Amino acid sequence: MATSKFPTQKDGSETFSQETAVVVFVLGGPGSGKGTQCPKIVEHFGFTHLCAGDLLQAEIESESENGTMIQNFKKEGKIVPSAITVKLLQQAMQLSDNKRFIIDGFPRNEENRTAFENIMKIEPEFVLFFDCPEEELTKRILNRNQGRVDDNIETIRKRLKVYFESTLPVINYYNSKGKVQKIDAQRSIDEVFEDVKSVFSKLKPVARVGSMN
Ligand SMILES: Nc1ncnc2c1ncn2[C@@H]1O[C@H](COP(=O)(O)OP(=O)(O)O)[C@@H](O)[C@H]1O
Ligand SMILES: Nc1ccn([C@H]2C[C@H](O)[C@@H](COP(=O)(O)OP(=O)(O)O)O2)c(=O)n1
Ligand SMILES: [Mg+2]
Repeated sequence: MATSKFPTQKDGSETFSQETAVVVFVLGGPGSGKGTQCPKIVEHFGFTHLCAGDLLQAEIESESENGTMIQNFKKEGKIVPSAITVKLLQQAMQLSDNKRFIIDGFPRNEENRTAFENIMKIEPEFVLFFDCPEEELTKRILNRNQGRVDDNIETIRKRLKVYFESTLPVINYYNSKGKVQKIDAQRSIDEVFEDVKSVFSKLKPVARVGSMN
């Protein structure tokens, strides 16, 4: 196992700080292309991709004590309590040798945002925001074909409502701090990635951060 370069808490878990990790949040409506673009960012820029929705799905599949509750939130298009999601993110971050993270689909509401800040003590380097009209989001999700319990018209309506009411305020919050990089996500996958590339190419090489394996 790799030796840790990071400070250790009394309970043995690693701590993170602004000096030891780089975090980029990837936000946008359901279907805006977060999960499509993130693997490309990993490939080109050596980040580790953490998708909050996938971590929650893994909890459902592992039949953990919270699995049924998470599944019900998902079916209803609701946002799972932050204590659960932040803990899953924290565990994944601690297990990763690479300390440069793109965190996809998080923070989805103000509670997610403040819980992460309070627990992890990390501010994102920036927020990548995939801006896409509602009509296109609905069309893409209905065509996604991944057998998801939440990709049906009824749940999509609820998820879009949650996105506009709860996630957009988080994006506006980061925008007011000058941290949002907005991408027009309505174009083709390759065109979107051209813009994504130019955003990440401007990132300063971060010498303070641990090696990327
Ligand atoms: N730029 C794009 N143009 C057309 N379809 C796209 C584009 N980006 C993603 N898709 C498709 O839309 C669906 C939703 O994309 P996904 O990456 O899963 O979005 P998100 O993770 O933001 O919900 C997928 O079927 C994907 O293949
Ligand atoms: N921060 C998060 C992220 C996802 N969830 C739940 C609620 C979301 O509707 C589902 C699916 O999230 P996911 O990011 O996979 O969905 P999209 O890729 O945006 O379509 O998971 C959550 O409760 N909290
Ligand atoms: Mg996704």
